[in-house]
Amino acid sequence: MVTAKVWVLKKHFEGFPKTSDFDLKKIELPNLKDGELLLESVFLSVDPYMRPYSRRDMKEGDIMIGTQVARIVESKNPAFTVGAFVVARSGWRTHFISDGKDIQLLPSSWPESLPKSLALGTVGMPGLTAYFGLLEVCKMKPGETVLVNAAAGAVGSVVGQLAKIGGCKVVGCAGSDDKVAYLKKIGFDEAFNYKTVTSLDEALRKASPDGYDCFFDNVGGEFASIAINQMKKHGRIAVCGAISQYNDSVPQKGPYVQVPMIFKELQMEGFLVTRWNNRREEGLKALLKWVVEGKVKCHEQVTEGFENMPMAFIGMLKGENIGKAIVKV
Ligand SMILES: NC(=O)C1=CN([C@@H]2O[C@H](COP(=O)(O)OP(=O)(O)OC[C@H]3O[C@@H](n4cnc5c(N)ncnc54)[C@H](OP(=O)(O)O)[C@@H]3O)[C@@H](O)[C@H]2O)C=CC1
Ligand SMILES: CCCCC/C=C\CC(=O)/C=C/C=C/C=C/[C@@H](O)CCCC(=O)O
Repeated sequence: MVTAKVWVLKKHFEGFPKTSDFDLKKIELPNLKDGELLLESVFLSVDPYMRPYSRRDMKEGDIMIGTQVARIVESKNPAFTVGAFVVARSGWRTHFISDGKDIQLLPSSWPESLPKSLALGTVGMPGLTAYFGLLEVCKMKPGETVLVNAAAGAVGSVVGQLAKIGGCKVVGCAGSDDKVAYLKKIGFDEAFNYKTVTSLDEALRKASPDGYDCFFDNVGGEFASIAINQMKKHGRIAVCGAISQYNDSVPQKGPYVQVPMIFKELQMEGFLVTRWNNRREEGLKALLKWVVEGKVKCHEQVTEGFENMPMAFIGMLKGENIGKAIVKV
């Protein structure tokens, strides 16, 4: 029998999650049945969606939702061999059993030298979010100007680099000077610390006096309300996330955006990356190619130890990560 460690949601979050909202438990896993696999998590992802989704999808006592890169340690399924690595959506667990239907093998072209944890970030869901959000929602064109917030994060850092590959001028903002330095290192044309500028409006105007064709919004809230006024005519806004609101106990009352929407004839579209699940292979193939070619740089914020998952999650929500926040078991 294998003992799995799991993190359960002890208490629904009120405001920012606290370590006391989680409980670490042990589960004895049964022996495998024919067709089943036993897997051990190697890397686990902590993502912003877990905050709003926990309230929507979970009840207290449930195992925290999430994804991982896992290694097959025992197999009674001829389609999967021991030692292979997969991406799974089994939540915050050290070990779990699968019937093979809810896991995806890492691409066969995955270079041995490339960290497999990237399958949770740049060459995974966040990377796909950037890829499809830019191509299918922003519909960026060469020569345009792209704005992205939370730009040093898992999604934002890929948005900026893909926009550069697409021949655009890229402006990014992030919440620390170290993050701003990172943005310039990976090729952003302009970057600033939104926490220290005296005026966000002025900082955005200085970065791009002519305004923005595309706005890839990861943050929402006041930032979005200010940025929308600097969109060019017929600009496009990809509403990817609203992390400025996820931890609010009382919903923010945002200023209205209808006026610029109308007079600038803007397109503003919310999206979920799962919309393109049927094109996942296309996106992963393109992202992996750009990473291998060095055209897309990757950075990971690695927290060591399964016991530190709550801290890694809370740290990511508080902006402590540059690049993709992951936990190494
Ligand atoms: N629609 C979809 O399908 C998907 C949407 N998303 C969304 O994309 C966004 C980015 O996700 P991801 O790249 O994984 O996360 P990140 O790696 O960017 O980490 C979250 C970052 O958000 C920033 N942040 C946190 N709180 C605030 C705040 N109050 N105001 C402004 N910025 C804040 C912090 O960076 P900083 O230092 O810059 O403040 C923090 O590092 C999230 O909103 C997420 O929900 C992600 C994946 C799929
Ligand atoms: C204040 C409300 C905010 C609503 C928008 C919330 C989050 C947007 C976002 O981050 C969406 C992320 C979607 C991620 C999808 C991931 C899947 O690959 C796996 C999700 C886990 C699972 O379904 O088991």
